[in-house]
Order: sequence, then C-alpha cells, then structure tokens
Amino acid sequence: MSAIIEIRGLNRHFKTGEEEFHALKDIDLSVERGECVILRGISGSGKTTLLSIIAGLDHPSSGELIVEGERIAKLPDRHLSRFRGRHIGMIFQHYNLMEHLRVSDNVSVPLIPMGLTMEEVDRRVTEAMELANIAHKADQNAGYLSGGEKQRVAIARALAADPEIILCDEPTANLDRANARRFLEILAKLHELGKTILIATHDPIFEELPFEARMVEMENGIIVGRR
Ligand SMILES: Nc1ncnc2c1ncn2[C@@H]1O[C@H](COP(=O)(O)OP(=O)(O)OP(=O)(O)O)[C@@H](O)[C@H]1O
Repeated sequence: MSAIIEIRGLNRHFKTGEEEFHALKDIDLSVERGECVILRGISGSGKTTLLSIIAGLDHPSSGELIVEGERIAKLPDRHLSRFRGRHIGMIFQHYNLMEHLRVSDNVSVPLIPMGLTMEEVDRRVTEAMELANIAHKADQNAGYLSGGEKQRVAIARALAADPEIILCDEPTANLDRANARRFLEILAKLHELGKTILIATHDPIFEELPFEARMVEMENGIIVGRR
C-alpha cells in the first residue's frame, strides 16, 4: 500500500489580535490508500482544522502535506478546487444543501465543472444516490427531507465525482442513533469500495464500526495517541 495522505511536521497558527493561537502542533500522520482513520478528541482539539487543511480549504502555517502525490498547499486556487473536486468528497455536520432544489440536482452539483455529458451525469448521480440510500427521494425538494435523509443527500453529493478520499466532520452530530447506525453501514460500503476515509468525531458510536479503523486521538492540537 502507498500513503494517499502524508503529513509531516504540520503547524497551523491563527492570529487573533496580538495573540497567536497554535491550533495544530507538529502533526505527523500518514494515511494509506483504503484506510479508515477516526480522529477523536474533545471540542477544540484541532480536528476540523486538520480536515480543512487536508481538503485544501485552509492552509498550513508550516510543514508538509501531500495528497495523492500533490503538495496541495502549493497549488494555485484554481487548480486546488479542481483537485479537490476530483479527489476529495466532504461530508460535514451541516449539510449545506440547496433546499429549493431536488435531491438529484443537489447531488449533480459537483459534476457541473467536469464537463460530462448529460447521460454520464445521470449515471453518476443515480449511482451515488443508490449508494447513499436516497434514490427513492430523487425528485423531492431537499428542503422537505428529514435530517437523516438530508445527510444521505450530502453523502451522495460527496460521492458523485467518485473521489478516492472521503472527509467527514462530525457526521453523526445531528443524527438520532438509528440514522447514525445507517451512516455506519454506508461507511462500510464505501470502505468495501476501497475509499480512504477520515472522520473527525467525538461520537462513541464509531467504536461500533463494522470494519477495522485506526483511532487517532487529538488534544490541544497534538496527536496524543494512536491505535
Ligand atoms: N479561523 C480561526 N481563527 C482563530 N482560531 C481558530 C480558527 N479556526 C479554529 N480556531 C481555533 O482552533 C482550535 C481548534 O478548532 P477546531 O475547530 O479544529 O477543533 P475541533 O476539534 O474540530 O472542535 P469541534 O469538535 O468543536 O469541531 C479551537 O480552539 C478554535 O477556536
């Protein structure tokens, strides 16, 4: 296996007035292709900051980050968004759906810049909705869905471009336990498909994942434990 994400000596400082806040401190993390990594830690430990940097939504203050062989912090913005669109799917706690649009339209959004034929867009959207168990709501407006269904639309949207890497930030925070368990089942399917998955969470339900995952504990911007 080769590392799909390689992080070495990564730091992130934020300037707040005169103060400098050190949100990530000397992070080393190597994630193999097809691996599932659970980043755990209390609120404020740096999980979201780390995921945002891996997604190229934020930049490290120093250190090295290589994703799919690219030093992404060095990519110009235009290339970075294309890179992200192709390689990274993101599932966040707030789903950011376009509520007045149909489920299938929401799922097709990441495919728009890819210049695909209508048939190819339809094929990918249908496949992603089936994988995320939301195909039966394809024509419904996203605004009328339940919380669990909205999340499944967000999952389908993250999968539409068939990215190798899936990043999830507190994905079960707004779900009841039954929907959280359904989310674990979808993750198991993605794992079987060989996706590389990183999840930031403090939800103990991830102890029940039906496949092997690596636990990485964060505290105050530092990785304090791994297993
Ligand atoms: N843009 C910013 N400016 C200043 N401080 C920031 C900024 N972004 C994050 N931080 C700080 O960095 C620390 C880590 O935040 P982060 O959101 O990564 O934590 P987290 O572990 O994901 O927490 P949660 O579980 O609550 O989402 C926090 O103390 C936060 O206030």
